[in-house]
Amino acid sequence: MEKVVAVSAGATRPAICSPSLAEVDFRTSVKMSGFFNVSRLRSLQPIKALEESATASVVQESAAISGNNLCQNSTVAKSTNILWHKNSVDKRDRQQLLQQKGCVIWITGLSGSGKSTLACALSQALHWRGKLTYILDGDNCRHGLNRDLSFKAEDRVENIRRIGEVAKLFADAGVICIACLISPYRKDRDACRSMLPEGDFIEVFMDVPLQVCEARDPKGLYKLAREGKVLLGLMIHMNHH
Ligand SMILES: Nc1ncnc2c1ncn2[C@@H]1O[C@H](COP(=O)(O)OS(=O)(=O)O)[C@@H](OP(=O)(O)O)[C@H]1O
Ligand SMILES: Nc1ncnc2c1ncn2[C@@H]1O[C@H](COP(=O)(O)OP(=O)(O)O)[C@@H](O)[C@H]1O
Repeated sequence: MEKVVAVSAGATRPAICSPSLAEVDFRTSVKMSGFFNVSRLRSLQPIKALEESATASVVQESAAISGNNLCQNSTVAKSTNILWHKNSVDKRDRQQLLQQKGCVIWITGLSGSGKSTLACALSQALHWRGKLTYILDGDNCRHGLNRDLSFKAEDRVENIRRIGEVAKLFADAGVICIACLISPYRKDRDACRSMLPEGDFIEVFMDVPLQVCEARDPKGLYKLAREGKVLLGLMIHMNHH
């Protein structure tokens, strides 16, 4: 039995219940965000990065973005002139404005397992409930952000890392970010999870057998792989981590 979410294709669109951005009282939100609070504005001073040897870990820096652990360092190798700019409007303010919690829903699975289909269904269902989502689809990102990357193992690692970083920014913006990419290696997914505060990275594995994916083969990729025209091993090597 395939573990996927069933959605009704013919559902009508209900009204969005939570307030739209236009309905939010601008003055209230400005007050909430503390735009005119001079003491908070002081925090906009750039913070100088420390020498590599004296820095915190990348994880700490990532956590700083999400407001979890305000860290003032950068770990960029040997850089002493990379500054971290704090903003007086933080993730909590944005979440309050949007009335939702920013997070990453990471859908992983074989090609043809239904990742994109599930991502779209989820995005639509949440949108109808007035929640702001954004899909980072592996395929789509390879048209732009990751157009320079191939399907070699090391390029997949970089593909996943970049999408993880972008997903983290979306979550920090208060958006429910749905990332759907093969992401076969557990290590890489764990690295993306560690960029976010505990509980903000929700991993969904499309537990669909290879035979089913191969029978679907909507892009003819498995056929090409069997013919040796694309790297079969790299498409199916994930007896999924
Ligand atoms: N080896 C190989 N050769 C050619 N094309 C391939 C290969 N592997 C994957 N694909 C296709 O690329 C789509 C995106 O892959 P991903 O970015 O999700 O892969 S990964 O996370 O980097 O492993 C992926 O999208 P989905 O089919 O939606 O999974 C495939 O269509
Ligand atoms: N739950 C499902 N049951 C049957 N077919 C599905 C299901 N989910 C997706 N599909 C079909 O499987 C194919 C691959 O789906 P897709 O979402 O593109 O997978 P992926 O993004 O993992 O490559 C598509 O033709 C899609 O219509």
